Amino acid sequence: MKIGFIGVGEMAQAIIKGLINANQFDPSDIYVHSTHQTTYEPFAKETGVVAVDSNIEVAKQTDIVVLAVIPNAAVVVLNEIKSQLADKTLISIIGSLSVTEIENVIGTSIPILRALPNINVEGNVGMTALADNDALIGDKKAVAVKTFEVLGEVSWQQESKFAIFSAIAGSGPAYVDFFIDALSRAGVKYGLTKKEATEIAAMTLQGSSHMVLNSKNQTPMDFVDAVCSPGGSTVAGLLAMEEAGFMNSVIKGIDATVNR
Ligand SMILES: NC(=O)C1=CN([C@@H]2O[C@H](COP(=O)(O)OP(=O)(O)OC[C@H]3O[C@@H](n4cnc5c(N)ncnc54)[C@H](O)[C@@H]3O)[C@@H](O)[C@H]2O)C=CC1
Ligand SMILES: O=C(O)[C@@H]1CCC=N1
Repeated sequence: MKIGFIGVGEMAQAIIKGLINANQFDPSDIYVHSTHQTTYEPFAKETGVVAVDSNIEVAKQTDIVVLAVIPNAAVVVLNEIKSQLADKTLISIIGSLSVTEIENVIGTSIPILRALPNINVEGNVGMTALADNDALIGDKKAVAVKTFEVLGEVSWQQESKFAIFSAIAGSGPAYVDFFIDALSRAGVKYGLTKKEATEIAAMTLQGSSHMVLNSKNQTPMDFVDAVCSPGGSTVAGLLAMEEAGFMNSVIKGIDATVNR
């Protein structure tokens, strides 16, 4: 089974690294091409994947074709490769393109999986939304879905929910990492080194995520209450954050992401 990536940018590279980590595909069974040879050739050398000369060659040589280009190039590339897609599975990670839009460009009904992964797939701790068409069945479906299951968690979603999923989970790592950086910068302000402050902040986020995910009936706000000792330092900090508009700034950020 061979898998090919058209577009070898940040997201394709993260997926490929996660697939190799998980031994899901041998690097020699992963084919890549993009417009930027200066990016994909060093990446192919570093990881052992096979760099080929054109998008069409990726589609010809592989069983599963992953469309991972910038959104503006997606329709052009689909038109370019559509004659090579019979008997293949097409996986699209294009944020803004629905399964029906893809089918309309291709013109025939081939198995299609739409995936919205996040960058954390590189460490096999990703969160990926999935949707498919009726032609994706049997072994082809099992293999396509497994491709993302080995990269972390998957969540089947109606396509109408992809925009909000993308804002929280797809863009989310940028927002969470921004928060980690804000916490660690505050640590530096009070004398910690950036390295130790970053580790302390990231570990705290990991611990809180673990507690929320493993709690049977406690909400995040229950944990907030548990930390806020009466008359203590946490409630003072929380109220100062809210005075500066913490919750509102997060919601406004998600609004802007969804509306883009
Ligand atoms: N970066 C992320 O966290 C996520 C990205 N996505 C989606 O993944 C796709 C790629 O995003 P990134 O990797 O962040 O972008 P990127 O800019 O890092 O990579 C885009 C790649 O597409 C290639 N490309 C552009 N036009 C092409 C063409 N005509 N033929 C072949 N290759 C072409 C570029 O050379 C580059 O390798 C986007 O559609 C985005 O919506 C989805 C979820 C998360
Ligand atoms: O910023 C973007 O458009 C893509 C979609 C989700 C994450 N990155």
